[in-house]
Amino acid sequence: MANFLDLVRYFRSYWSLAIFSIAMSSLFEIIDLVVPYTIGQLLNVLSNQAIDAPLQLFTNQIATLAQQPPSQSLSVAVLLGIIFVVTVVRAPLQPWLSHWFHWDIALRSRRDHTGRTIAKILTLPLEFYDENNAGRIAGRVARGLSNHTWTYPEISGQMIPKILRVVGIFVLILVIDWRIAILFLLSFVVILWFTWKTLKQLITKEEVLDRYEENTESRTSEIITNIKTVKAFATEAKELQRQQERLQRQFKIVSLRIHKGYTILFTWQRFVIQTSVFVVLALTLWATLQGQISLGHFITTLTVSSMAYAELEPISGLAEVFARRYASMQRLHQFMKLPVGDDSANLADPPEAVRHYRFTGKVHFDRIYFGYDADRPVLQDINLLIEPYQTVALVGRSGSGKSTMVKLLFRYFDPQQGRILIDGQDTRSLDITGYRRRLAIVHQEVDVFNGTLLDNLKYGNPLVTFEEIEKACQIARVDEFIHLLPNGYYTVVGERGVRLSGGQRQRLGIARALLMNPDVLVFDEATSSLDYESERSIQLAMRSILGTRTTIIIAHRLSTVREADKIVVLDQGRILEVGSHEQLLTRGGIYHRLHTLQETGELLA
Ligand SMILES: Nc1ncnc2c1ncn2[C@@H]1O[C@H](COP(=O)(O)OP(=O)(O)OP(=O)(O)O)[C@@H](O)[C@H]1O
Repeated sequence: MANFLDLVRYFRSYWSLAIFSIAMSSLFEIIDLVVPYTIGQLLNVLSNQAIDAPLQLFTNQIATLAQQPPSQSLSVAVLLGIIFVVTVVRAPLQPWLSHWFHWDIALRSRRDHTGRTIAKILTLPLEFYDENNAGRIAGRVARGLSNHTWTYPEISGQMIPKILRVVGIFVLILVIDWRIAILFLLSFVVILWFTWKTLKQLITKEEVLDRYEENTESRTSEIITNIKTVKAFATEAKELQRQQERLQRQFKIVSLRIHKGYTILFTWQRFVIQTSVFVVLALTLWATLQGQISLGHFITTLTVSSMAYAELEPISGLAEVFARRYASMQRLHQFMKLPVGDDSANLADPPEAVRHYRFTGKVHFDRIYFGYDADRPVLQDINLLIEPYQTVALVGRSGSGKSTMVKLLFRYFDPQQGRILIDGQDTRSLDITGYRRRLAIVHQEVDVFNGTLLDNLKYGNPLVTFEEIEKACQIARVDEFIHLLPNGYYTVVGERGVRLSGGQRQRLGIARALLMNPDVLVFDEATSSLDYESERSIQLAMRSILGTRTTIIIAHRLSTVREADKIVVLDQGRILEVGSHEQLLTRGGIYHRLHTLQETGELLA
């Protein structure tokens, strides 16, 4: 659980600058008190009463320096001079010595921490993304970062200096009359204690609200991602209604619990403040009438205590804003404390630090047991040896564990029992980045990044030559549609560019994988989006790469796996049959049955 110290540590890289700027802001706030004090002394001068001893000493020194006798007009000039220095002279200095640094620190910290959140996103385990969608994560990170940014200048530039100013006022009143000072202190303690107590309760409610907001954002993001399904099923009204119910629930928390809490807090604060102001007025008046304090001190006490009480409202306003943001800031810290995945790449290392491997491509799944939840096995007793340059096809019913085997090979997850060896080395002992660079995969859904077709082709390997790109594009039949694109290789595809069809995306994915020149190449339903003709042409083209490296093909359509050296039939997480197409057909087992079903045009269940 993140705590208040985490919030402070967020700015720790700039602590010396922070202390300096907070000290400057506080100094400026306290210097302000010189004005009412000096005006009180001016009143004393004008009404022929004595001014305070230190000030009298100072005026006398000025008189000696100016070689003039002490006089009323000299005292007025000295007091005016003091007011000039603390108001006019300090005015242009204040923004540069305080305000500028507060924002500078806030913005620098935002830059640093945004980088850290991106690093976190890149290193979290895949399971995290199974449970949290993009909207939820992006919302949490963005709210946490921007709330830190806005809060810092308010706390360092306003709240702390204002609190110190109130302390300064207390000291000033204490010097004038200790009884008034005690009353002043008591009223402040009551107000601050009550504010603190209420805000603590409100922070808990804000946390609940923050969680509700994340849920709403998460659903909105899902609606955007799945908009085609929403429209196709005509569920727009239902989605809207569901979101409105969520918004209503949020509103109830905000309005009935949080907003009401703040209003009760302000009611109390106002009442205590007004009562205190009145009592201070009565007490000060009484002390003046009794001749215990001068007219100047009467004015000073009244002015500075009103200044202090006037500060209470902005201070509690800032505390309220802080409380409202606290929950989201805490949630960002919780996010940052999530453990990185075992498979996370080392982002801090320079590229040269990545180990370079070269494998023959001998892959051994050695007695693997695995389940996403430990009590629900997905793969059991998987023993499979893939020789270098072999082509192995994984087939089996949907959910039989084919993709999971590949996920283990890529070390997105580690098996609970057993190990995966590549060229005899346990994959867990290898540098994850260097190891993965020797593998390549074409997924069922090929991700296309916003950029040109060329950028997307070079995504995994920016150093490839144009000739290599052209060759890969020929093999993957990307060349067949490039000339249809307005700017060929330089056409912007993805988010803001030309849309690619499912088949075109898959061909791009195949070419991109080939350009990695991997030792093990995996096709996960890679030709599923292609029409029969395109699929056939890719199969023919791929013949030229089969045998040049270890290739694993996951396929539902058995027509795509005929040419594999070895076909592995999985069922409910276990390997049932292994052999070539002909061997398995003659065996008359499950493969034979699946094959017959497909030959007769029936879908694989
Ligand atoms: N991230 C996950 N978390 C929990 N369970 C999962 C996860 N991914 C897959 N599963 C479960 O693991 C089992 C095997 O899934 P897998 O994707 O490996 O099957 P598959 O044979 O590749 O299926 P398909 O041919 O439909 O892609 C399924 O029961 C599935 O529900």
